Amino acid sequence: MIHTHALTRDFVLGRGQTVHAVRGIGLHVDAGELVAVLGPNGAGKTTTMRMLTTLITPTSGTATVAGHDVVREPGQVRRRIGYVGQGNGAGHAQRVRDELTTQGRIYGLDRRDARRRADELLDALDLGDLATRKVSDLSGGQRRRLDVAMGLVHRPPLLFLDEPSTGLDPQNRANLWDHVLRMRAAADMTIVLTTHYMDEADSMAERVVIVDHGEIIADDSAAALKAKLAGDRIVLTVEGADAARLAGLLERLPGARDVVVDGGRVAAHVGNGPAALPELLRAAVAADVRVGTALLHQPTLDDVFLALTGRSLREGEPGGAADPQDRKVAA
Ligand SMILES: Nc1ncnc2c1ncn2[C@@H]1O[C@H](COP(=O)(O)OP(=O)(O)OP(=O)(O)O)[C@@H](O)[C@H]1O
Repeated sequence: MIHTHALTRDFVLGRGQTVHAVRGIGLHVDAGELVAVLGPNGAGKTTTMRMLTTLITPTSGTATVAGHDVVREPGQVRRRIGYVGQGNGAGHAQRVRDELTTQGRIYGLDRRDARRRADELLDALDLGDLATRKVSDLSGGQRRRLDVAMGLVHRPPLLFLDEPSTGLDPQNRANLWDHVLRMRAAADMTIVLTTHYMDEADSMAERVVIVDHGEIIADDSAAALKAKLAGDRIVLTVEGADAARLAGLLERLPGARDVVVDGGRVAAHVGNGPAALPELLRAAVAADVRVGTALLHQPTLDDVFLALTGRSLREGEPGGAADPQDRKVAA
């Protein structure tokens, strides 16, 4: 459904400055996949999506989307994709049903089909009661659902969502996802989304593509990324003299590595935390080692990003997301 090769986009800022926003991305998405593109501010997620949706042209490299080249056949690509950008696409003064009907007309439906499609989408996205409301009177969550409906009017097999849930509260985020996943199942759609929310990428997407400084630095299922790059970690406290013995027991667990003893605190990475922890506690009881507390830390995608880059994906934290400015170089 999507194939890119060495896809690159530079922005020339003047005064001899160029931003290398996307640096040679190779991305392959099969039909039916739900892929989340995750990365810090300025990583190049939106620029990549804007190239794939034909809104901007690549500086170099190639991209085929839904079977058509984004530069040579942008019209063919547009017919086959839906795009929900970061800003709200709907006009403020329009009424909700009219806005959807107009969108259908723009995509070539006759008046009757456009109305029918608008009603289908109002129903599917729970907007039926709001059909005659002005777009400007909708709440943030309702607006976002309307944006998604607008992107789906022409039944695209491939939907791009650029930060669909940014700014929504947790309940509205969950509600939006509920609708998107239902629409996906009903229409067998391929979905590519960008997000800042690690938990969202983790729970919704079957595949997570991590982008940093305009490059793909990891591409796999969230579970595989966490297992490969971060791993479960067990932390225990114990009576001081028993720490070395407990460390010895920890070392025998499957996949145990990085065993660290610090006073009465013993920590290690293990292969399968939920199975390893009870096994360790049983071994400790058998060896008469008195464990005070036991903690199992299962990694998040932030731990994966930290392992890959030495930085946190969370914004505003010390050592947090990269400053996008650091990619500016003299031309
Ligand atoms: N039109 C533009 N002109 C100049 N620089 C741009 C332009 N669009 C994007 N950039 C720069 O390209 C880099 C990548 O931006 P992009 O919007 O793709 O990042 P992003 O990963 O989507 O970030 P965010 O999560 O903040 O939306 C940034 O340094 C940004 O400032």
